[in-house]
Amino acid sequence: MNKQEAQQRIAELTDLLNQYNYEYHVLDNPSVPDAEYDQKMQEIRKLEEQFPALVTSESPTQRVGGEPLDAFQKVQHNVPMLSLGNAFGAEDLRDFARRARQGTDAPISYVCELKIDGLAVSLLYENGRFVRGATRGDGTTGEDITSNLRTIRSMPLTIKDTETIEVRGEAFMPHQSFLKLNEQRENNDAEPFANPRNAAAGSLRQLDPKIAAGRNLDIFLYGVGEWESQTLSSHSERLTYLKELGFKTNPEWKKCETIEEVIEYVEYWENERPNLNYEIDGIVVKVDNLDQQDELGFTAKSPRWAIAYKFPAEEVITILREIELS
Ligand SMILES: NC(=O)c1cnc(OC2CCCC2)nc1N
Repeated sequence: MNKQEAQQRIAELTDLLNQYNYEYHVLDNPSVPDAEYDQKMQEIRKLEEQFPALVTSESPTQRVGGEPLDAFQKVQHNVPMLSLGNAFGAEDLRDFARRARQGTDAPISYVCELKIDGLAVSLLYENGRFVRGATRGDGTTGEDITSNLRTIRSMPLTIKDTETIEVRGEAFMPHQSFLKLNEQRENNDAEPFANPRNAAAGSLRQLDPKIAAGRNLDIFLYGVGEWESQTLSSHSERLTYLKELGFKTNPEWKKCETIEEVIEYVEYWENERPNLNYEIDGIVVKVDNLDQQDELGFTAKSPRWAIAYKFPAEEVITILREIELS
């Protein structure tokens, strides 16, 4: 095979492997057996060995980078990554809705999302390629963890939108990965992680991407920072668009027309929470309309158009359940 044919075949294999990866890690619904995926990965690795000049950073073979970093570079968030105010009960949510109603005339719809208990991260795409990943840090300055975020199989290395778009979400460690990792650590006399959030944070702070790659991290995307053409008018449309672009969005989000509906959603998930295979520490409630979000603006450090309803810490529930059962 000559270089021209190799380039053609590498492009075909890249599209195929990206599709297989998407089906497996985002849709959780593979269309081919693992052996087929492995065979195609083997074929593209061989072609890239024969023709090193044809390797691109978007190739599926480049997801796990090379050398460990010496340190993480700093990243400035042009659009700050804000923290959320908290609500601890239904009345707090009603107060939140009352305050929101004072800030805008039109009727308000809300979007409720599970509050994933992981690490807030920012993914920057330019010309349809993943170019930079960063931690939230203090909201304006984070750390460049691009090489570690690339190893998360459910995040796409390329998207069909060629505009500059900064997507935000939560990187996390699913329960199964957490249990397996702690088992390994105890077998190696290493300190187990206290909870999946610490395990995810510890994994993304590794300077060697090969270590992060072995931690089976995952990610749910839930927002947009910088975006060349902000053409959508609501948060719910953004979630739908992110999914269309191939990002993994949490399937449990719900648009609610009243704060009473929000309270029902919160109560449902307070019970349903133990059946999830990842940690959540509450529910995030957002005003859906983006113009209303702009009207409501921010306090010193949090949006007035969003609030985090916090569940009591898991351990407390376990103890309470034991008391109930005893
Ligand atoms: N942990 C989560 O799942 C989560 C966190 N934050 C947000 O949105 C915030 C971001 C800035 C204003 C609203 N949504 C989420 N789903």
